[in-house]
Amino acid sequence: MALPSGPAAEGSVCEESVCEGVYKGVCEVEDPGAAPFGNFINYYSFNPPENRLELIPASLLQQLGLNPDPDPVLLLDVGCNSGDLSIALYKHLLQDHLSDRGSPGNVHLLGFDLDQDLISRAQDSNPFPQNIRFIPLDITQQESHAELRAYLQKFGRRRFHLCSCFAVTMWVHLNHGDAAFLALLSGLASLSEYLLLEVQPWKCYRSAARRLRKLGRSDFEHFKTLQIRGDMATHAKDHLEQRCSMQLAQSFGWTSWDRSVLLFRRR
Ligand SMILES: C[S@@+](CC[C@H](N)C(=O)[O-])C[C@H]1O[C@@H](n2cnc3c(N)ncnc32)[C@H](O)[C@@H]1O
Repeated sequence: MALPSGPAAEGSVCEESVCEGVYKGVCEVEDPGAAPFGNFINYYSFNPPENRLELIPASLLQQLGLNPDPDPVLLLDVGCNSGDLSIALYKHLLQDHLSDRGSPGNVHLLGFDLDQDLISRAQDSNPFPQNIRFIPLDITQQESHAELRAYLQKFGRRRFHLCSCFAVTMWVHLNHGDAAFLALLSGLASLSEYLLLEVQPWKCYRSAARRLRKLGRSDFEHFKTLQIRGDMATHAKDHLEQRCSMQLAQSFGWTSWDRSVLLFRRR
């Protein structure tokens, strides 16, 4: 399946430019330079969960044949920040279940983020602690994969049924380079049957780098030497399809920030 072409080429919003603009007051107090991994403390006040959820069908689990009875369905949310989108996605995908039974039943979500403060906030606001867990984890560290495998083993599974990775790839790429960008995609592919991916476009890399320069900080370590640049969604798709036995199953369209939300499935 080919990627649909985007609605706008330039001039759309990125988390960095919004953070500089609309939330200037907050960011100046909190210092956006202190969020070099995209670990913005007020992310959901400028990019609410609905921006992504409105593209994702509430019946997605059923459409993918993921039925939580009798075996558990396992979801993973990568770089979950303060958990708002993870929880909203969970409720969104389980809305029929919740209204019929009043409980989420056998669907489990694991969310992780490298920022311990954000994870503490996610834990404090978790409405389903029996079913949703938030843990601190840096996906670029080798040990993190062992921890995710250990979680899967408790359920007797080798992979998550559905893994979501929204607006994280750029931060790994800028902070750790090309190899880490590809390793992130390969690692997530090896952990999931289905992968829901929102990749930041290249213009957001430029905004992020500009933001650091304006703050008088040195550039992201890898920005100038990245070889993988340009059409980031196509780079991700090519890697997943050519190297990771994944296949683009569906494009859910474009968010209000002009980012595509893509669903890949294991071949
Ligand atoms: C822009 S926010 C996106 C949050 C959420 N996924 C969403 O789209 O609503 C990026 C998040 O990725 C996290 N992150 C960046 N690099 C990471 C890594 N190596 N391991 C885990 N989380 C990471 C950041 O801490 C931040 O919370």
